[in-house]
Amino acid sequence: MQANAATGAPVTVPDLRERKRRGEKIVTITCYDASFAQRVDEAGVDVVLVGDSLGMVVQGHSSTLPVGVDDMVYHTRLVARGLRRALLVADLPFMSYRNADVALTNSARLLGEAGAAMVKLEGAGWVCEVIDALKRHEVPVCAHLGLTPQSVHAFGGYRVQGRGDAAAARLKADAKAVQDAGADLLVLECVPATLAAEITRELSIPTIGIGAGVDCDGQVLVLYDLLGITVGKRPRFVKDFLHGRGSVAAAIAAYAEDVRSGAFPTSEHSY
Ligand SMILES: Nc1nc(=O)c2c([nH]1)NC[C@@H]1CN(c3ccc(C(=O)N[C@@H](CCC(=O)O)C(=O)O)cc3)CN21
Ligand SMILES: CC(C)C(=O)C(=O)O
Ligand SMILES: [Mg+2]
Repeated sequence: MQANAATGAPVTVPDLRERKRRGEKIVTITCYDASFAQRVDEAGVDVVLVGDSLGMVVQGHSSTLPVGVDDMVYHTRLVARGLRRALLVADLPFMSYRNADVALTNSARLLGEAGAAMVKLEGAGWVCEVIDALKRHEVPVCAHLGLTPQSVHAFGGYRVQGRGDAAAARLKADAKAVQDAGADLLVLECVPATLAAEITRELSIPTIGIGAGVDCDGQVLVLYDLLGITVGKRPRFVKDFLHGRGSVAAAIAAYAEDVRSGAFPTSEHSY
């Protein structure tokens, strides 16, 4: 049994560490509005992420870069109204954490005005100083490494990261650095499954994978992808959980169950 699943008590940051220790998977879904938030919460999903992916799936942009802090505050408020139990995480959008002061100002809005319990930001290196500043001001932080979509222009496209010995070693060092800086959680996106498994083993904080194999401590998918309405080319890690099922609620429940049992992702959804 998952902690709090029976009682309906809210999921906390310490609960997530406890899940890792017990080997219980952390089920995460992105969400952008109150109605879906209610369905996701009722399915017993642990973490709800208001992702800057909303720039693509809600706003129709071709990257996450046009998303602003006002957009994130707005959607986070909508989602917060639909949740009772899940932990609410909000992405800090492109350039909104370019230094510690700006990150503190924008995180204050996401936690104070919008109701998030944690912020997420992409990268390591200089980002570690920002993580440290947020932590010193009691803001829980989720780090995000691997394919960090805000770096799409620097990467030259949405490509798997951490392939090859040098890149793998860099990613491992980055993962340790964000943990040491104070991150509470780490999203690993589009990295080889073997590398994500090693990082997961070496870190004390939980890892949440998307295209990072089944051995992460949890999984995340974009809500619209698991409902089968991906626009354009479908990335390898996406599975349509609505296919063959009669309702949105059933699709979300099936995703949660398959993450908890380790049935999702398979090697077919991994790199
Ligand atoms: N609907 C949606 N789902 C997402 O997961 C998502 C978004 N939008 N928008 C923001 C980012 C962008 N993401 C992406 C987008 C494309 C690939 C992709 O096409 N990956 C290739 C990898 C090819 C390779 O390097 O081998 C793939 O075929 O899976 C991956 C992640 C993840 N995020
Ligand atoms: C895919 C997840 C990890 C994300 O950052 C987003 O939805 O913006
Ligand atoms: Mg994001």
